[in-house]
Amino acid sequence: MVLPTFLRRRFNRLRIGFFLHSPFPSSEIYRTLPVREEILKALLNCDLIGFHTFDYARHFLSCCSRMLGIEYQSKRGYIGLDYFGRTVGIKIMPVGIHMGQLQSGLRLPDREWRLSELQQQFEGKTVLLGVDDMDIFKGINLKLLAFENMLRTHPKWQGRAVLVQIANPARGKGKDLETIQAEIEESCRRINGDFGQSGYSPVVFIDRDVSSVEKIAYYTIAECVVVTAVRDGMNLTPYEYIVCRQGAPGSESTSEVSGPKKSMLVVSEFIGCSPSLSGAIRVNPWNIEATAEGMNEAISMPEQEKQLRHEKHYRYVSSHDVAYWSRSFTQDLERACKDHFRRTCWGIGLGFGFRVVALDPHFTKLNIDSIVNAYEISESRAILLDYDGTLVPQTSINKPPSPEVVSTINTLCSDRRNIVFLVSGRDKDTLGEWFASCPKLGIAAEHGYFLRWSRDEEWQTCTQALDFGWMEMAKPVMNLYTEATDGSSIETKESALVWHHQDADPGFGSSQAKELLDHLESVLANEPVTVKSGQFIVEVKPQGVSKGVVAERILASMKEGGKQADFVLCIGDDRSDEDMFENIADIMKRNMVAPRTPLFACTVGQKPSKAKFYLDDTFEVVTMLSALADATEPELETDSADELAASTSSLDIGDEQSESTDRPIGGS
Ligand SMILES: O=P(O)(O)OC[C@H]1O[C@H](O[C@H]2O[C@H](CO)[C@@H](O)[C@H](O)[C@H]2O)[C@H](O)[C@@H](O)[C@@H]1O
Repeated sequence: MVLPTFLRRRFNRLRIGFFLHSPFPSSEIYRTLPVREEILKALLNCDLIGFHTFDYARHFLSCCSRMLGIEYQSKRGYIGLDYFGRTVGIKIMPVGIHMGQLQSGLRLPDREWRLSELQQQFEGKTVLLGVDDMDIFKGINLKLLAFENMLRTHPKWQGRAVLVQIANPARGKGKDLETIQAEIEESCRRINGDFGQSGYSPVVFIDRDVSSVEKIAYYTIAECVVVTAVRDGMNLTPYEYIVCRQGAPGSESTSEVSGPKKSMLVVSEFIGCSPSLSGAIRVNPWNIEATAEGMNEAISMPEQEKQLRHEKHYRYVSSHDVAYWSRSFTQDLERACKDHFRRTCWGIGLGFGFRVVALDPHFTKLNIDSIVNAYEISESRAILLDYDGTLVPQTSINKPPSPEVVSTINTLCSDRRNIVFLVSGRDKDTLGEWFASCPKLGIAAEHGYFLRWSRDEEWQTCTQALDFGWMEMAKPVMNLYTEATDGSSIETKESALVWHHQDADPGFGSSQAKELLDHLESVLANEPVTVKSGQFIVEVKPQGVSKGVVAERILASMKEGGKQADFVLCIGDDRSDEDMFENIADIMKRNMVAPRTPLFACTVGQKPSKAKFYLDDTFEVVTMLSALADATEPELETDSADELAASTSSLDIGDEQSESTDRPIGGS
């Protein structure tokens, strides 16, 4: 399950589909794993993840929500997880059997011979059949106990019903297995002792290797197949049984089930094939009485009803064979990749309505020596730093920057060749206060709605957003969700409203966030805003305000001010930073920076991203920045940001600048 991480790291544009053939446990069990996040994140490097049943997919989605805070969307029948700019598809499709293989077995003459022997052996008896591997999950002893119960509560079956249990030899060993084998032996002995008569053994236990041809013969004579596994990814025994009871097409004369075809199934509700077998009698195998009743109901059912159920199952099993499953998965994988590829090439994602740009073919760890080398030989550097999750851990309660961060930033700012900007979603007063001791640091607050080039400069506002009437509409909606969701709160910024649910119950908070997002989108449909979800937040902010826009503006200002960047470092961890990576990649193509400028777009944490590089955590980010600080030449100290702010004073960066009394970004 972690393989996709290694593949994606080496080959970013590889098509990766993953199908889980075993059950995905509920989040209550899954969350006990020490490496739970790593496995989930590794799977999210795939383009498509498949599960046999909706339950398994639901468990996976709920783990992603509870452990990674990622919510799924369902659009036009397709489920997708929006994970750092990519939509990872979720496919629910149970695997099928190989029809051709089984049908050629059904045509073998060898089988006819064994069949007549079995027909003779069980003449006048009603055969219930179990075919399982000998392991602790197959519930073989539960089946024996239920059969015993049926013989006792429905004595009409004594002397008539036989349970043939084929147990494929155990592949594992250990104490648990030995215990279960001893229990099985004891149950067989007791049932045959209590109910057996001369010429009648109610349980026929076969624990040797049974060839597939012989199994086909057993399937053919069985009135009912019983599967009581307590956990099983899919279990194809019922499918094989149905096909064998139908016989090989076109071989009516040799078909051993004379008259109308019929089959009956008693299946555990804990196995993957259960949801697709609507005509089966579904049981909780732990409930011995109910399973016994299920067996009795199955073999007592009117013949016509058995026939109708069989026909329904056969139609499904024969049309949903392994070839169908494989085609369907491959098609969906193609579609998911085409969507990613389309975004990769042209930067427009059609699938779930968001824009993404070039994914570099090689997603690699940012090498400190390489970035230091590039830094040392450059003359005009743009360093754009996100705050939460980049300079301080997302999980940190104490949010102000550490003295190490402040001092590193000050060293970087001291070189006149550097323009260093904090680009954050946080409000300007908090950031201004936290970085009060960094006089030359530029700050873009509230995703760039506010910007100042240095501490002693005035804050400039993005002139595009002037109408904030929408806040009166959004606030009451957010209030409703805050009242109903213990632990949630509203943050009112000057340009945006944020609903936080980090301190709410994770599951409830996420589902409320989803509801709120939809609610706000419909209430604010005609307003000049965007509604986005982020790390435990739902945020409403003005349209046209994004970290991508602000990054573009900073680089444009540098060019206009005669300091065209020849080194760009841009680092961040979340969705809002992906906008920055996207726009910067675009800027490079538009010659807004010097030719052959190295772009170090770097995300924090290994995950699909529009950034080419990653660092694992905030510690590595600070270490890398310290290495750049060490390579900084103090003799070149001067007020570069102030100079630039002055030199770009006439730069027009806001679309509606002329109508605004605000100073445009880049002006001084
Ligand atoms: O752009 P960033 O620097 O990454 O800032 C994004 C958001 O930061 C703040 O929210 C984050 O911290 C909160 C308090 O610890 C936490 O509850 C939330 O889950 C984090 O996303 C800020 O409050 C938001 O307005 C910013 O958008």
